[in-house]
Amino acid sequence: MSESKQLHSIDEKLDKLSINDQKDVYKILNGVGFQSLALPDTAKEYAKINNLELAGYEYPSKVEQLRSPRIVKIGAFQNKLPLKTDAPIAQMRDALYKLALEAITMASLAEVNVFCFQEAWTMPFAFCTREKQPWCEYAESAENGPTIKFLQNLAKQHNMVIISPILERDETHGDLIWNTAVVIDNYGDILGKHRKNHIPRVGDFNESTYYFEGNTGHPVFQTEFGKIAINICYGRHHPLNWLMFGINGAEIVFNPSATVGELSEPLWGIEARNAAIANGYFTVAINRVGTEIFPNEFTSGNGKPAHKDFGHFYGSSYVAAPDGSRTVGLSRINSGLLVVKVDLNTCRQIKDHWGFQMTQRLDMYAEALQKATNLNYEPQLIIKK
Ligand SMILES: NC(=O)NCCC(=O)O
Repeated sequence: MSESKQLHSIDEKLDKLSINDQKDVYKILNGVGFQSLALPDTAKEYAKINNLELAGYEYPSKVEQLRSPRIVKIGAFQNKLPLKTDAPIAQMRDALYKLALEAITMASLAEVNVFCFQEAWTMPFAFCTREKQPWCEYAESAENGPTIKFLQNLAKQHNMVIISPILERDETHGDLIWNTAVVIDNYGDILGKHRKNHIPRVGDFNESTYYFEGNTGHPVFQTEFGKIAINICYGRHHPLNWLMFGINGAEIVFNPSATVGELSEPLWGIEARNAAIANGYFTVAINRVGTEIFPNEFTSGNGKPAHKDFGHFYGSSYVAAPDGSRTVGLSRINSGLLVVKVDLNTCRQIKDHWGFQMTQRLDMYAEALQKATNLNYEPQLIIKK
């Protein structure tokens, strides 16, 4: 389907309902937690001038007697490629940096504290092609590559934690490539990095041609704006991946992604939301936007003709709260910023309410899983005699 014929968003369709019906439908679909957040006029004007979408929501906090509120504004940025996929690498980077500068300036005007880009935001999502050149040239050092240097200045300037998912080149260890999210703190220092744990082998997501499963475990980064973690794209299909970030104390888990409609759209609204419920933290699902067309044809191993496009990356970025409420998503077609104000005290309040952590029986599952990974494991299957 051509870009111009793509559905803008489900919410645009729901807007056609009467106000009363809309209220009832949204309550059932999205839960009652989030309300819309008034954003500064300067941010709204900046968005308009730069042709970017901007939406704001807040999860109203409950005041506690002993702890002060810990209010944090989350910024999630989704975007289309500004140039064609085969633009020279330096030009593509410059165009993406210009867009990133606009996004971060807008986020700063909206008083965002923690900002995250989509997966591999510095490049076309070229892994469908299985071609090594020129795409591997986009890989760069997580410690001193051009993107990190560029963002360190911005993080410091805007007092903002920035999460930058890039294609990492580990120049110290064999020039290996990884799919990595770098966390830069609000002083411009690199707090650390996380490498994608689960690599897709589905559809045109031929990422295993380029990099291995990550080796950084499930780090949670303590920042001035809460304990944050990153579960990169395909990791969202793995409940144990989400679980470990929760066990390590995350209060916000970002899910920078690149995924297309035909493959995953019905799953999109469920997985990050379910993770927020099960693990008692906020989740931030961010997806790429647009259709990326590559110079050479590739096949999808499904008997269908070779083609040059990956399908439609459907955006629809959203935030979910530990009570299962979620924000309305950004559109399926535009680049834009979602700003969400939360009180991190909510995590403990909802854990106390539901008791999922208290009842989760980790020891029982640890023992069962240990047995299940044994080659001679016999499934606990009961058969009528
Ligand atoms: N980038 C990536 O891991 N995509 C896989 C497809 C999906 O998980 O929906």
